[in-house]
Amino acid sequence: MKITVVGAGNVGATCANCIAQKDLANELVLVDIKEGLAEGKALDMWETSPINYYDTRVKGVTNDYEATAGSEVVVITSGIPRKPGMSRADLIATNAGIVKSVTENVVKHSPDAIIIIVSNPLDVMTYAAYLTSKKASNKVFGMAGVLDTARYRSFLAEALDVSPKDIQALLMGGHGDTMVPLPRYTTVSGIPLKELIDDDKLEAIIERTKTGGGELVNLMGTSAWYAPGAAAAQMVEAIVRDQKRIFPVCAYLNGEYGMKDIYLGVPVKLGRNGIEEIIEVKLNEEEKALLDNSAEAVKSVMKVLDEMDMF
Ligand SMILES: NC(=O)c1ccc[n+]([C@@H]2O[C@H](COP(=O)([O-])OP(=O)(O)OC[C@H]3O[C@@H](n4cnc5c(N)ncnc54)[C@H](O)[C@@H]3O)[C@@H](O)[C@H]2O)c1
Ligand SMILES: O=C(O)C[C@H](O)C(=O)O
Repeated sequence: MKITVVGAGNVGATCANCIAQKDLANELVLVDIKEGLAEGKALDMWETSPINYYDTRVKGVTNDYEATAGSEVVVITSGIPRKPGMSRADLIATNAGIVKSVTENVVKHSPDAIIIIVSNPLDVMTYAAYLTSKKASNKVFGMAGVLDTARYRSFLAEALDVSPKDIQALLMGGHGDTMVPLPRYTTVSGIPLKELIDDDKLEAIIERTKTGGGELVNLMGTSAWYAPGAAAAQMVEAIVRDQKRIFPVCAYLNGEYGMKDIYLGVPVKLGRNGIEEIIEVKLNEEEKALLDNSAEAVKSVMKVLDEMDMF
């Protein structure tokens, strides 16, 4: 098993470190355009192997895609992060070109790889990678829902004073402030959430989840990396271990949820073949309206991508 992570910045390095600590690969290649960065971080990571007890050989390279050849899973995190005052959509002008050129290099050297996009604006960058790669859509998808549900679950655990392990939740839609946490599909060890929390508290948690990325950007001056890196690594684990995990993933819709030709967060089964199934849960009128609204927000960013005329 060979895995590549492109982008050795905050998210890419954290993701690679999680993959190594889970011992998911024989070989893990970290790539960055910045001379020496990936080499340095990979070496530093490999020096933790005797402490963290893993065998995954971590190697870093500067823009050398031959070193990534034959990767089975590739995570793309390259691209600029936002600063306070910016929206994720503001990153499109820079990140579309980065995602396009990186995807071309990845596909050239690892034509069979499953590709997970992390770069923002997530739903549209995933669409850009899909168009560039010309691969089947079950092999090209994006990471957002695992992160967004983790935020939602962690806030709920804190509010209820229970273990985050016991919170199961679903969240759908685009990776932006219109995302749709779904309390009706949230339980605490099987107990419907609404039996345990009052409406005001829940509403505040939903709003905090929707702007969870921005909360961290305002605190740190750049965007988050621990939870995003861990979330992408959890998706890699589901694939390489063929776990058939059910995760919210940014997936290509071809009629599911009444939508076509759009990447949007929906629950899927993730295994060795990538997205093995898109699960269509029943949504009530209010939930479907929120999902449609989120899809409209993604479409408005897709329009910007269209106007760039690069794909
Ligand atoms: N999907 C999500 O939930 C999620 C979560 C967090 C961050 N992100 C996004 O992930 C991206 C990375 O965030 P970060 O905090 O790691 O940023 P960062 O600046 O720390 O790292 C980005 C890295 O990409 C590298 N890079 C730029 N162009 C490249 C290229 N052509 N080839 C290879 N490497 C290249 C840079 O040198 C840098 O090291 C951002 O777009 C951010 O918005 C998405
Ligand atoms: O908020 C961001 O810009 C980064 C990422 O999408 C996140 O949700 O942490």
